[in-house]
Amino acid sequence: MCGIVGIVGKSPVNQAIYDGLTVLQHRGQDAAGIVTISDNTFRLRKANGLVKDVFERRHMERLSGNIGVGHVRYPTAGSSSSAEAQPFYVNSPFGIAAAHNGNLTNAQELKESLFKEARRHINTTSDSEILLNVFAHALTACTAISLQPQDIFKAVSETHRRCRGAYAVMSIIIGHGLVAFRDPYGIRPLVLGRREGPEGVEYMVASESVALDVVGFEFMRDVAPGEAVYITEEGELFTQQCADNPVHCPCIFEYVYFARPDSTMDGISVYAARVHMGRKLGEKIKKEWGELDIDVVIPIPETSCDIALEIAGVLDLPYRQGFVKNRYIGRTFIMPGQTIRRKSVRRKLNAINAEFKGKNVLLVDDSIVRGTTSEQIIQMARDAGANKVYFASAAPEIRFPNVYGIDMPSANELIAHGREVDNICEQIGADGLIFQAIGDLIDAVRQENPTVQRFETSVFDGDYVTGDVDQAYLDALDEARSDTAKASRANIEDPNLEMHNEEA
Ligand SMILES: O=P(O)(O)OC[C@H]1O[C@H](OP(=O)(O)OP(=O)(O)O)[C@H](O)[C@@H]1O
Ligand SMILES: NC(=O)CC[C@H](N)C(=O)O
Ligand SMILES: [Mg+2]
Repeated sequence: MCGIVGIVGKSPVNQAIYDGLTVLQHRGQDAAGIVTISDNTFRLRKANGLVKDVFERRHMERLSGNIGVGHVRYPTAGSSSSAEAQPFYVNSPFGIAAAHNGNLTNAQELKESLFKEARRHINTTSDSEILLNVFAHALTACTAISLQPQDIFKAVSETHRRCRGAYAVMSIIIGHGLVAFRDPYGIRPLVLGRREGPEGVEYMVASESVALDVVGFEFMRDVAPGEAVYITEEGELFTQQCADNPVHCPCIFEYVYFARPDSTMDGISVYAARVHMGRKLGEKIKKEWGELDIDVVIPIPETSCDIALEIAGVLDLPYRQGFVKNRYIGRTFIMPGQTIRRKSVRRKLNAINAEFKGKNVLLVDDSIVRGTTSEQIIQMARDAGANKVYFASAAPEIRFPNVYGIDMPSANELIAHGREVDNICEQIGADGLIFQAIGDLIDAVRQENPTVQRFETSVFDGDYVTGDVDQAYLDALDEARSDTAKASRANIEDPNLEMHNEEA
């Protein structure tokens, strides 16, 4: 997942974009970037690392201008090179920079057609550079010296016609303004906010509402699936539905794991959705494990805390924070390789022995993906003196790769792939294991917004909403992006010359 932020303000936006990115850091820890427009020129700083490390004072001073876009990256395509950090830039037409959250499923085909039809060269292996070029090429259809809102909306429609997969996009065009749009399924989130200042109205678009909150913008609404928002440099807002057949299918994993609990996306409070997940799972545990001798419910920090508290309530058991999280270690699941993920769990979480000694504990996590966390944490609970260790997952078994912006490219790396519950339980070393039922997960999330007809649930059921993902695609993805493939490539790949950037 990645996080994106864009602002059209009446005064410099660099600090506000930076602040917005810091609260979207949980969506991507690999790289960060900001681009602004000042004196009809792009100012860009992007590099690998966390927001606090990428932007030094000297960079911030140079990111001048009242309009800009920022990005935090969690790679799902291409490489982890700093040359693939975002935003990307193309010089024609007008000069466009863009940031993308999501993943294209027809990137290769687009790359070839861009070359054949438009002689456009893609210099990296990033799907986001391709997406930007598709949009830029679509804009060239308008030959006027200045674009009208309708020209921009036409280009977004054309982008929708060509691109498959998931994309929430934010771009700024020199001499024009900011254009944000969401794929016709609305797989990735995008919210719009406004702020009334002494010099007029300012607008902000972001992946999650928490970014609006911290920067002091008021939430207006979600950008609709397929819709485009155009805010001119002068601050005039235009919006239009640009997809022929938008179908709202937000990614359910945003609510399980990715998004911050204090965000509301697509009319759904992430916190409330997690509480409902806890209630549903608590009821399932009560029904199926009624006779079980559990003494205490313990969350695996951080994402599962709200879920575990609700489960404890349903089961009428004490809730204890038996693990302490090292706040200086980031999220482990979105780290780039299995070795670093494995090491980080132990560095990140430590047990309080008194909460485990001689007790039968129920550990709760939001999800079990590769099993990296659960396997180690169960051992830690035993080492801390637990008698029996039961485990509950607020998401169902994850058995299928993700192709829409979550880096789960290989079914073979998923612990639930080809395994039933008993077998997974054995693998992670638990005395009992229970998963949320898919129907209960959907009900828990939909409870907050019953108008959502369908969620993107492919990691649980293998049903890919865009309809273009077949076994051959998944095999190619596995071959290109599995942990083994990434590790072997790391030894032979030269780092890109990073033509975008000044010296560090
Ligand atoms: O089965 P796995 O492959 O280990 O993946 C699942 C785990 O990874 C995530 O935690 P993470 O540490 O990323 O973030 P958190 O602190 O927000 O829970 C998630 O919350 C689970 O704990
Ligand atoms: N997680 C994402 O949204 C990734 C965006 C894009 N596919 C990249 O790899 O940079
Ligand atoms: Mg976790």
